Amino acid sequence: MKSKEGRLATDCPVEFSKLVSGFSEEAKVRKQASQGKHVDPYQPKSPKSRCIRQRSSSFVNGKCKSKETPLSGNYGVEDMNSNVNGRDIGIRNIPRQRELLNAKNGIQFTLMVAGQSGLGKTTFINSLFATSLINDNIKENRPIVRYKNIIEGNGTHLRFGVIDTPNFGNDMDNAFTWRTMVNYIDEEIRSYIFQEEQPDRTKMIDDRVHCCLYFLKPSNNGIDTLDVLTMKELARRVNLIPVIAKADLLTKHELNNFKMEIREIIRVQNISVCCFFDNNVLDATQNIFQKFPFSIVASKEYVLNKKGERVKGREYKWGTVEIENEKHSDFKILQRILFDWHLIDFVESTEDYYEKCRSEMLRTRLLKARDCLTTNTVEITDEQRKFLQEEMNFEDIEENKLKNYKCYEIINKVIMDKVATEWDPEFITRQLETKKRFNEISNQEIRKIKEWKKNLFMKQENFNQEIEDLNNNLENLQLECQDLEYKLLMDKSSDHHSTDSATLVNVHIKR
Ligand SMILES: Nc1nc2c(ncn2[C@@H]2O[C@H](COP(=O)(O)OP(=O)(O)OP(=O)(O)O)[C@@H](O)[C@H]2O)c(=O)[nH]1
Repeated sequence: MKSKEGRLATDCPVEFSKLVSGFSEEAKVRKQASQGKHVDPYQPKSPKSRCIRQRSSSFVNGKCKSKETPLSGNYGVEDMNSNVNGRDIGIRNIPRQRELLNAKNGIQFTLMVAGQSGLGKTTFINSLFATSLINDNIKENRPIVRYKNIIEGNGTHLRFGVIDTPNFGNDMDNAFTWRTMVNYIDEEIRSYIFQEEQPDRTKMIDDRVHCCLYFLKPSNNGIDTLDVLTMKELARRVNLIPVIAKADLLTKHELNNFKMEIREIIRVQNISVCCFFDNNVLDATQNIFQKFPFSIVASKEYVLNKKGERVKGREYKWGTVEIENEKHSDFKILQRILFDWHLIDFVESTEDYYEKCRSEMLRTRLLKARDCLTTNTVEITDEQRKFLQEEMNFEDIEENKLKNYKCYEIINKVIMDKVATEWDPEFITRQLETKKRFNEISNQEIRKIKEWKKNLFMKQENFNQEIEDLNNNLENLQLECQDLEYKLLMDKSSDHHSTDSATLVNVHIKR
């Protein structure tokens, strides 16, 4: 086994050849063939070894499924198969060629371990093989940490990527913590799509996540909303397998109840386990998945079991828990699901999902290019505008054939990354929240202004009223004055009988 730090020959796990059984069987055949021995790979000595080379899903719980395709049978084109120098050639040989090719190229498998902090994700990964894939002495502060390892065994190799999510759920506000993982999964798919468009595809980096183990806290009180929410989002994007972490902390009875509870929650919340597996695989693996959610115990330490054997486990006052003992934990089953029975299914089903994402993405890019004609969200040159207007048929995009590539060029990764940010649920929620807050504040201000205006109108009315009253008073006073003048005039005229009106007015003014 080789980790990213270098080869650790002494650590090479004996289990690996068993784990990647299909590959190792093939490697044996190749080795014998290179030594000049003729081996018919489809006439194996034991029925078990024959099944081993078939699709991983056919090997269920260590038993060979008889309904598998008869690899050594008559394919209806017998005369196209022949034997040259002791080696099979022809159509019958194609599956073997394919397997040889797979064995030669190895396989890329990326596993994400998610779940709240301290549930033993790192310990689990380090228990999988006989070496530490993750350095657990250094605690990372980043939300996503990627580890890459090459695991070699029997002439083939596994490029094993691990995505660790340390400190998950430790924030004060965990409403959108799940977004980091979801964004990572989406971004890896998006990035692979764009890498495929590069002229040199030899240096492509494939970090697409094939499986996600979601660690659940062992508890008697159900599961946290954060876990339900996160599993819901993850299950749409990746083959999700929920596992009960630290199962040794629950009694058998508690564990069974907790398993039933989780199954019910998952059913009600419509969370699919391994959502990309097709029905054939799920039918063939029913008996394994009946055990789900798998309860696991992980440990890096070796302890002595009852038989005095040195095994990985945990020692307690009440006894010893062996992590690979199926009576104590589902660790071994999970390990076989991941690296033996379903390794190929994880990779192939993710490939199918990737294809769907890819075609969806290309469609979106074409529609975005069409939108450039009506909106100004993307800047385009006059030449590009002319091309989109005159050359492209957006009603029937298939009709455009290779011309579509011009649109893909316009709507490049930078623009699609921006679109992804705009579709980000946190961004959308924060945007809605900001809009709501803005509306609240502006409504409050409008209410204040209206109140103020109303008060001003009332004040104005009061002033008007006061002015009117003053005017009335003035008028009344004027009338009174006129009356008084008149009276005075009348009095004077009656007193003196002969008074000049001008003199009288003069007298009145003087008084
Ligand atoms: N009882 C019990 N303890 C475990 C088990 N697996 C891990 N632990 C212990 O739990 C502690 C935390 O383990 P880690 O592997 O660091 O947990 P983690 O999920 O990687 O934690 P973060 O990196 O913070 O997310 C360590 O002390 C482990 O020894 C288990 O199956 N049972």
